[in-house]
Amino acid sequence: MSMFTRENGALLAEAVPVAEIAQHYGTPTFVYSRAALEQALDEYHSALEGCAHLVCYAVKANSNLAVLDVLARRGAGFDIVSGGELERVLAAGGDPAKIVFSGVGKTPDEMRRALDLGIRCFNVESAAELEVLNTVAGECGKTAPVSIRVNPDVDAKTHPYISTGLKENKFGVDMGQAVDVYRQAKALAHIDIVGVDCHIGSQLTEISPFIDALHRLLSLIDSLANEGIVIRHLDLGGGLGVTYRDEQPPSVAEYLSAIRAEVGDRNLELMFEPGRSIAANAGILVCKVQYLKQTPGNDFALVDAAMNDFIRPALYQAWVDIQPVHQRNDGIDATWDVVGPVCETADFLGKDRGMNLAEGDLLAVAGAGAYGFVMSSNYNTRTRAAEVMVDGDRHFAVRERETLADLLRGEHRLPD
Ligand SMILES: Cc1ncc(COP(=O)(O)O)c(C=O)c1O
Ligand SMILES: N[C@@H](CCCC[NH3+])C(=O)O
Repeated sequence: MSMFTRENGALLAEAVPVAEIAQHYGTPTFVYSRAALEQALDEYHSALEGCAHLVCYAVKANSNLAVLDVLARRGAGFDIVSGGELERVLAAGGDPAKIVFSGVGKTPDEMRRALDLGIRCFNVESAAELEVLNTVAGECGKTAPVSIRVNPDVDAKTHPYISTGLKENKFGVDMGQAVDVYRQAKALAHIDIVGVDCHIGSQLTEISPFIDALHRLLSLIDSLANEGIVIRHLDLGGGLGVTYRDEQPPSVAEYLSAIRAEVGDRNLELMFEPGRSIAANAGILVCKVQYLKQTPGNDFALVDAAMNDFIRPALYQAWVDIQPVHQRNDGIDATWDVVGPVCETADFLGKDRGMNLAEGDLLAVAGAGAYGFVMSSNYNTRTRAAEVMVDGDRHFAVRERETLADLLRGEHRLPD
C-alpha cells in the first residue's frame, strides 16, 4: 500500500500534506515515508519466516542516516560497497555483525576497518582481491569470513547498464573459475569460507533469471561439498524490480517463496541484498514549476529539480510518474516535457506528461526513494536537495539543503 495518497485532491506523505513540507523546507526536496520503508522490509522478513535468513539492505540505494536508522531498528543487515557506506551504517546504529561487504575494488584500508569491526562477510569478487584480503587479515591477526561472489552468466533481462551477472560484466568470479578460487581460499591461512554470493542485476521483473542463477549456485555448492568445502550461507543479492509505470514484478512473497522452494531443505542460511524494492517507492522528489514555456509543437514545464538531483531519467531513460501536488483545472492543460535548469538536453524528469499546470505549482516525482539523492551531483554548481522523513503526522529534516558555502569548501584559488 502506498504511503503517498490523496485527500481532497492534495497529495499526502503518510498524514502530512506534501505542500506543507515544501513550504517548510523549500524545493527541491526528497520526502521519504518511514512506514513505507518498514513495510517493505517487513515483507522480506515475513516471507522468510521459518528459515535462517539475513536481509542486508543495499545501502547504495539510499544511504541517508535516517533511512539506515529506520531499517536497522527493524532488524535489517546492510550490504555495503565502500568504507564510506560502512561508516554510515555505524553512524546510523547498524550492527557490524550484520554487514556484508560487496564491490570489485575494496582497498586494504577498507578491509582493515571492516575486519576490526567484525563484519559478517566479505563478498570477494576476484582471486586477486582474495590474496590481498588474506594478507590484510594476517596483518590484523584476524580471519576474514568470505563468500565468493560468482558471476553466473545469466541474462537479467533488464537495462544493460544495470545488468551485472553476464560474463562480460566486471562483477564477480567467472563461474568456470569459481571452484578454483574456493580451493585457493581454502588454502589461505587467514580466510574462512562461509558462503557463496551473486547479484545479477537490478530492476528485474521476472523470477526466472533469479532461479537460473540459483540453480548454478546450488550446483556450485554441491561441487564444493565434494571437495570438503562447506558453504553455510547463500546470498542471492538484490535486484527485485518495482512498479514505476506498468511493470509487473513478482511480489516479494512470490519471489521469496520461489527461491525457498528451490532451496528446499538444504542447510543454508538465505541472504538477500535488496535496495530498490525497499526504498524506491518509499520516496518522492518534490519540485516547483518555475516557468511554463510553450513553443510551436513543444510544451515545457521548467521545474527547480534537474538531472543533478535525479539522474535516472537522463541516464537510463527511466520513466517515473510525475503528478501535481494539488490538482487544478484552471491552469494550462497540455502535454508537458518536465525539464530542469541544467544545460544538457538530457536534463528531463519526464516527457509528454498530460497535466493542468500553472507557474508556481508543486510537482511530485514518484519512485525517487532509491537511486535518487545518492546519485545526485553538483553539476552546474547546483546545491543538492534537502531530504525529509515523514513518520505519521510528523516530519523531520534528515538532510539539510546544501549551501553554496558547502560547495566551495575545500576549493582554492591559486596563490598570487
Ligand atoms: C552487490 C549488489 N547488491 C545489491 C544491490 C541492490 O540491488 P537492487 O537495488 O536492485 O535491489 C546491488 C545493486 O544493483 C549490488 O550491486
Ligand atoms: N543506479 C541504478 C541501479 C544500480 C544498481 C547498482 N548495482 C538505477 O538507478 O537503476
